[in-house]
Amino acid sequence: MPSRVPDASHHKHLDFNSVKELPESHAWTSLLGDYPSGPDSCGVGSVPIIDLDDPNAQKLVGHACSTWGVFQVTNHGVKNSLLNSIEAAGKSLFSLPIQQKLKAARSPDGVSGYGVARISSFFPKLMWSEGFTIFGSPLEHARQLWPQDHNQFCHVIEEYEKVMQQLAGRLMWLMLGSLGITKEDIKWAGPKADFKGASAAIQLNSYPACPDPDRAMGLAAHTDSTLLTILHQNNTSGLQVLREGAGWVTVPPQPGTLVVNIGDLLHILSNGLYPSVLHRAMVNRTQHRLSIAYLYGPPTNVQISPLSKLVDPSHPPLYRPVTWTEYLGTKAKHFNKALSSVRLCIPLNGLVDVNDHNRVEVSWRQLPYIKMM
Ligand SMILES: C=C1C[C@]23C[C@@]1(O)CC[C@H]2[C@@]12CCC[C@@](C)(C(=O)O1)[C@H]2[C@@H]3C(=O)O
Ligand SMILES: O=C(O)CCC(=O)C(=O)O
Ligand SMILES: [Fe+2]
Repeated sequence: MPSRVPDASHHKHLDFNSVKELPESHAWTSLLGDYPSGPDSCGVGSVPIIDLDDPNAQKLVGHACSTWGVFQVTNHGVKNSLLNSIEAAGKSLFSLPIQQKLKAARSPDGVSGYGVARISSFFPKLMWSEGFTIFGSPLEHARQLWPQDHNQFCHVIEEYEKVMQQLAGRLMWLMLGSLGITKEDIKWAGPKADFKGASAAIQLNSYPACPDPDRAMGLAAHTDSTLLTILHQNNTSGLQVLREGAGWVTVPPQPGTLVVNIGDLLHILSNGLYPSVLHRAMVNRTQHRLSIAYLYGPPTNVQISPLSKLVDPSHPPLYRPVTWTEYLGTKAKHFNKALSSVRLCIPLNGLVDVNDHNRVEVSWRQLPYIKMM
């Protein structure tokens, strides 16, 4: 029997270190049935890698956003030493005894803290991972985790947030600039257009080595609710993105390279020109995988809607205005149908959001746009 944590209210929490066999609760039967597995190197290409010092970076970013919804960046200005430090902070957290980690457990209606993937409730099986979310100050939880010495952890998180905020702002302008959007078009970017009022969460993800990786799921397929997400993964692969017509494509870790993916709010802001990408994390038989996601969004109460420059009579707004706070609530309720739930009309080609399994089929094609009820 796998060793579950004795506290009944935390029945979902597994002590991964003591498990020798995949428990039924974590055995996913139809892992490969959802979409075909991508032929990683057979014609579909791989996720673009963009050098941010390249004079063509804006164009390359725009192309990657409209075709893949994800890309990797080099020369991003984040020091390797900081990436190593945040990785070490994550390792130190997840290697604490489970009872200690549970002292910083995420409360049922809370955002921050330790716990299983919050999307678990949408699936019949549990995921082979544990996570720690930081939204706001990590101080209280860090004190519970390391009563003697929480400063080191808090210091690294603070530094990481500062550096990532800058990089996220820079990426936003590369992405938006490529659509012809200028600083005057986004008032909430602030007087210096540096997105200082933006909000963000840090998600530390741990995927322990798994005795039966072909039947386990690290983090099930989802899109992020963000404008964009910047991901650092350790040297173990596991991240896959869904590419139309190609299936799941692995994003191999490259030292010092960060993965950037489009989230649902940028999908909305760009009126569907930059699609949020469906992605998931697989697990490994022998190696522990760690990833750190910087989930970047607008100020929580700003209404996000398709930018007026991207709207005209033949390109009506595809989504209604929504704040990040409201959208996170919608996501928590409707998960992968959240984007469709704020949709106003369906485009000519009949294709709606890629992550919506209830998508409307091509018989609706005759009309240029169909208003949703
Ligand atoms: C700001 C947030 C985005 C997120 C929910 C959260 O409140 C904090 C964690 C984020 C995360 C990370 C893993 C995947 C995801 C879908 C999840 O369940 O928690 C995202 C959420 C999101 O982007 O919707
Ligand atoms: O671990 C990964 O590679 C993906 C993590 C992720 O998708 C997330 O935290 O939103
Ligand atoms: Fe994600």
